[in-house]
Amino acid sequence: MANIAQQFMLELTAPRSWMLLLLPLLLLLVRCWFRAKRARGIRQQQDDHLPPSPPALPVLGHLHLVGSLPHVSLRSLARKHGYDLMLLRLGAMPVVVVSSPSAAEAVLRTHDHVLASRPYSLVADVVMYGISDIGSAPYGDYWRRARKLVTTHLLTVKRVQSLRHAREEEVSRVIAQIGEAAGVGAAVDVSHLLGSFANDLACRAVMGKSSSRNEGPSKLFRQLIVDTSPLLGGFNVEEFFPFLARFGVLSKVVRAKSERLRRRWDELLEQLIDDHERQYDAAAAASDQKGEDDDFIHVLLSVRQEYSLTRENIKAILLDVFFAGVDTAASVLEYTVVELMQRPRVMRKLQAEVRSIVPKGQEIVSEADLNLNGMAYLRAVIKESLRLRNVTPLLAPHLSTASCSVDGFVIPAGVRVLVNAWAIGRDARSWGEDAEEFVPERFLDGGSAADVGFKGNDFQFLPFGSGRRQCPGMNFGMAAVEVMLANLVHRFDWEMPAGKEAGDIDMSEEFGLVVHRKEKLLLVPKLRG
Ligand code: HEM
Repeated sequence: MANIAQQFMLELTAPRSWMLLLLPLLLLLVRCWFRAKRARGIRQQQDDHLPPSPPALPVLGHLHLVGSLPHVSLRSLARKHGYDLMLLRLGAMPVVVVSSPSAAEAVLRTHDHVLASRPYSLVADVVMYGISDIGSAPYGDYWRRARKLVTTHLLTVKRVQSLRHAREEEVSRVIAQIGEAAGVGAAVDVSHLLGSFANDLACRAVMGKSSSRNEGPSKLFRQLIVDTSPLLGGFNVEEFFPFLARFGVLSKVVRAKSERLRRRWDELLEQLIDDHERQYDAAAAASDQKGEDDDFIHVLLSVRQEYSLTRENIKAILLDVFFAGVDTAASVLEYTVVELMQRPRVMRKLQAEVRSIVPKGQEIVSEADLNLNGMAYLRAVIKESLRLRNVTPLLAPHLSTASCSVDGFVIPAGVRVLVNAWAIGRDARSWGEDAEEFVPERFLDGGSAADVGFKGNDFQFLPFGSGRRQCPGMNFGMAAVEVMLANLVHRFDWEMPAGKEAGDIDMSEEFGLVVHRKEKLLLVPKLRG
């Protein structure tokens, strides 16, 4: 026995035995190494085709690089690394950021069909009746139906024109208020006036003159928009860090807040729809004609069967008018006024154009006045404002539903895509050395951007987006902005409050569904001499 053990030990210590034992181990190691190498190769190959990423931190990814004004920090990041298309990881959430016209064209035109969805939002799920509004609905049958409805019945050129008298009446109300302040030399809160104007106009379009004449619902709508927008435009931390969702604490808080808001919206909308239903039934009994100047609730009731709309769908579509159409128009107007205050030359030139078309003694500039005359400078001023002060700087987030290739890189399915339209609109590569200056002349005949329009065909200028998800309210919004701006500069000269210079106007802004200035704009109107 001892001999056998001795023999065994001898065999083990002999070099030949070691080789015999080590060989399978070595073979195993070599096989593992080859496998790991092949896996690394495949991963590397896939990574090579993903858009490039700046250096990231563990867990946070690039979250710490996105500040309170994401459009500004994302532009700095893209410029610093020279990435027109970049992949960021916000916590665990992959986001592709687009910062050039060619990449924007690939996203919004070439691959529009796979990049036209929206990411899920808990707040929209609750407030927008199970995401049955148009703005946040995922790409699919419901969205297609609802979108077709608004583009063929609610926001058509014809219907926008039919709201002309409503716009002129609302403008007259604002001008009368400013006139009173001018009479006593008082300053007016321009931000408040423009916000109320856009809101009252949306109320007129949605519920008609008789319901909106009563100030109650208008005020309630305004307050509700103010209360809901931060939640709708905000981020849910659990989306960045899915492990937090396991505890569900944050989503419970967000859900509870959203439900409280939804109850308030619901009460208001239910009452309006009930009133309209009664009127609608009475009108339908008398005649079955649909008028071009019907309000939106009437129109929705009249097509509800054709489009298989539930009552919840109707309420969600109405909410879109408020969330997408009020603060956008108000913020565009306010930024335009600020730019004009800071550039007296442009203000004087605009006033001269508007004043030249309106007969002396006529107090209000009508839309007919604007349409009869080209108003080239008015339109150039508004375009320049949409370019330099894009109020929806990252459009609305798009979501890829399949992988596609942009600029030679792969955007995988299920990734959020943000188009930095603000950065693209200020890029010297497209706009020249004065890209950061407010120069409306660039849009006039003979100017460097004379042929550039905002309808989604020029990818260096995307204030309303482009493609399937492009803003369907463009005509509605532009009509309101044009007539209000023309009237503001026609009737009044504007001055800063005593002791202030136009250069003192605080340009700090707040990011959300719509970007807006933080401080209210106080100006002193003077009746034109
Ligand atoms: C000057 C004012 C306006 C601006 C600058 C503006 C801008 C935009 C932008 C950038 C988008 C997102 C496009 C995208 O995701 O690619 C959008 C979407 C939308 N806008 Fe506007 N908008 C304005 C006025 C309006 C008005 C007045 C309405 C309705 C009355 C409206 C209704 C909508 C809707 C429903 C969507 C969602 C479209 C969809 O997801 O299919 N907008 N808008």
